[in-house]
Amino acid sequence: MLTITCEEMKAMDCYTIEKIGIPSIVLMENAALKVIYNIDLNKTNSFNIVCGVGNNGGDGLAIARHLITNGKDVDLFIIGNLDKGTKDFNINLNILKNMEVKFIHVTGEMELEYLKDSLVKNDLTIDSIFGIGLTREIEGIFKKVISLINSYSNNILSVDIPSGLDGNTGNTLGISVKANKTITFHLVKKGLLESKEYTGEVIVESIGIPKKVTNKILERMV
Ligand SMILES: NC(=O)C1=CN([C@@H]2O[C@H](COP(=O)(O)OP(=O)(O)OC[C@H]3O[C@@H](n4cnc5c(N)ncnc54)[C@H](O)[C@@H]3O)[C@@H](O)[C@H]2O)[C@@H](O)CC1
Ligand SMILES: [K+]
Repeated sequence: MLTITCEEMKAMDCYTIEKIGIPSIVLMENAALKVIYNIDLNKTNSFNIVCGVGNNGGDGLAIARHLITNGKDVDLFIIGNLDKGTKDFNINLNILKNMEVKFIHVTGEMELEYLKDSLVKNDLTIDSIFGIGLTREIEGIFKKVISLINSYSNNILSVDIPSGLDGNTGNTLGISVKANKTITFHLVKKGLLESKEYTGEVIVESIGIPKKVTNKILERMV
C-alpha cells in the first residue's frame, strides 16, 4: 500500500491548489462530503463536532453544515484561538454564523462541562481538532478536551488523523483521540498504519487531487 508523510500530503494539497487551480475551499468541501458519505444517516441523529481552528477544524465546520442541512442535531465546539483561524476555517465559520448556528468556544471548566454533557447524550463525536498540522505536544485545555472525548463519547469518527497522533510516526504527542473510525484523505499517512488502537478502522477517501500531482510530489521528494 502506498503511504505518505504529512509533508508529502501538504505538498500535494499546495500543488493542487496553486498549480492545478482547484481552490482550497473546494478540497475542503470534498473532504467534508466524503466524511458525510461514511456516516449512516439512517441510524445516526445527534452529533458532537469538536473543531480546532486550522483546516482540520474547517473540515469539521463544513461537516457540521451538511449535517444541520440534513436535519441532524449538532452540538458544535471550537477549541483554539479564534483570531488565528485559517482562511477556509473562517469562510466556513462565517457561513455557519450566517445560518445562525450556535457554537461553544471551549476556554475553561464551564465549557468542558457542556462538552461532557453533549458527549454522553449524542450518538457520534466528530474529531476535527488536529490533522496533518499537529506540530507539538498537546497540553492544557486541548489535553482535557481529548481526554473527555475518549472517556465519554459513544462513538468517535476522526477526520483525517486522530487528533494527537503524529501522522508520520504513529506516536501520540502526549495524548490522542481513540477513534472507532478514521476517514483519511487522498492517501494513507504512514503513522496511521502503526496505531490501530487510536485510528480504529481506517478508510481512505479521495478529495479530488489528481494522480499527476501525487506522482509529481513523490518524484520530487525521492
Ligand atoms: N488546503 C488544504 O491543505 C486541505 C486541508 N485539509 C484538512 O486540513 C488539515 C490540515 O490543516 P492545517 O495544516 O491547517 O493543520 P491542522 O488543522 O491539522 O492544525 C493546525 C492548527 O493546530 C495548531 N496546533 C498544532 N499543534 C498544536 C498543539 N499541540 N496544541 C495546540 N494547537 C496546535 C496550529 O497552531 C494550527 O492552528 C488536514 O489534516 C485535512 O483535514 C482538507 O480540508 C483538504 C484541503
Ligand atoms: K482529527
